[in-house]
Amino acid sequence: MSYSENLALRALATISDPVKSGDIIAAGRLASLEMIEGVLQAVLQVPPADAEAFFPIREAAQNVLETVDGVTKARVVLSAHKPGPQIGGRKKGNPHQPRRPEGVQGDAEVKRIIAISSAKGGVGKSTMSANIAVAMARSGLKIGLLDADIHGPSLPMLFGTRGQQARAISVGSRKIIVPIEAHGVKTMSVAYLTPDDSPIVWRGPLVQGAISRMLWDVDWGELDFLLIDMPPGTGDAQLGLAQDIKPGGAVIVSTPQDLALLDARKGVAMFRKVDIPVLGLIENMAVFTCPDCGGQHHIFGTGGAMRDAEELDIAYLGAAPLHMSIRESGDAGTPVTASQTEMSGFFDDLAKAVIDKANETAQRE
Ligand SMILES: Nc1ncnc2c1ncn2[C@@H]1O[C@H](COP(=O)(O)OP(=O)(O)OP(=O)(O)O)[C@@H](O)[C@H]1O
Repeated sequence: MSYSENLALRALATISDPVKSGDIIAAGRLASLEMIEGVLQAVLQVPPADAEAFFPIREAAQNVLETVDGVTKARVVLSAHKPGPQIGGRKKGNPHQPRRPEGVQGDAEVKRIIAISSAKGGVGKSTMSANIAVAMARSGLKIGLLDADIHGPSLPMLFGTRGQQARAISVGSRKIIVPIEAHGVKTMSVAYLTPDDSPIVWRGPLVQGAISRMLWDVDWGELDFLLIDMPPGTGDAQLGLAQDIKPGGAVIVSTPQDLALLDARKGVAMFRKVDIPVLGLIENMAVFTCPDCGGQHHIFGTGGAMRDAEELDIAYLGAAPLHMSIRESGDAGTPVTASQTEMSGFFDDLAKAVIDKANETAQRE
């Protein structure tokens, strides 16, 4: 018997939402519902901060779906994604912005550039970038971090530099921007160049031009690594940006569920298309340890990232747990790595894995 989507939706609507009033359908949690090879697959979109509350909801949803006529097996996954903003596509055939404007000193003192990317928004790419940057700086390296997410710059919040404006200094006939140093990292964000928190409405070429300027017209000085927190997505705009920046390697951040990993594959394909080596995959929100019972919960699924990294022939760089302190410290402007708590150890390991892989790749190239 074929199944009816209406009946499945009605079944899901019998489950109350643990955060908003009403049921999970009314609360807009259902991101997709699809019958794939005889298994009814549903994706529920949940806020990362409340993910734990949805753990029993996943099970309940799976159970009610399996009572629907025509459904023999159901699979429900939780997703922490939010739709990623598009930074405006380039029209086919448009020339790229020049990689480095004439006369600009460029990256002579920047040893390696690493792009940190994710196919979807909200998977924790900026949180990972900030913590890895601080962990690298703590290990004695000279580190810069450029927030290339022009429509949703989160770096100032993560580093506690909100409201600060970058100074421009004159060098000969041109002006260069002085990055803002925080937690041992030289940081640069478009938010430092715009007064107040006004929304940024630049599109396409303007966006790319602004990012190029932030990259080349900033007085980075001597850096061992410059990390670029890329805008989420794998569209033309991100591809163009990757070509512009031409990093020495790219790191893909993903959450464990299959949906995110499917997208992570698109990220790997994008970088490969423009010959940028993929250094590896970081799995964020991999496991949640219940503070009350100590039990470990794989809220967003388990095992997929490592398997996918293997299949894609890229390194599995490591995992960061889903932990309240990671979000709290990000909101407070002190990356958890800077606070030297038990959590900082995860980022020290991740940073080391990224450094080793980047050095190894650079030697091979
Ligand atoms: N491991 C984690 N544990 C707890 N909270 C996390 C973790 N990683 C990220 N978060 C939280 O998830 C939210 C999204 O993270 P973040 O802004 O880093 O994602 P993003 O992928 O950069 O998003 P976007 O680029 O779409 O803005 C933030 O509130 C952040 O504090």
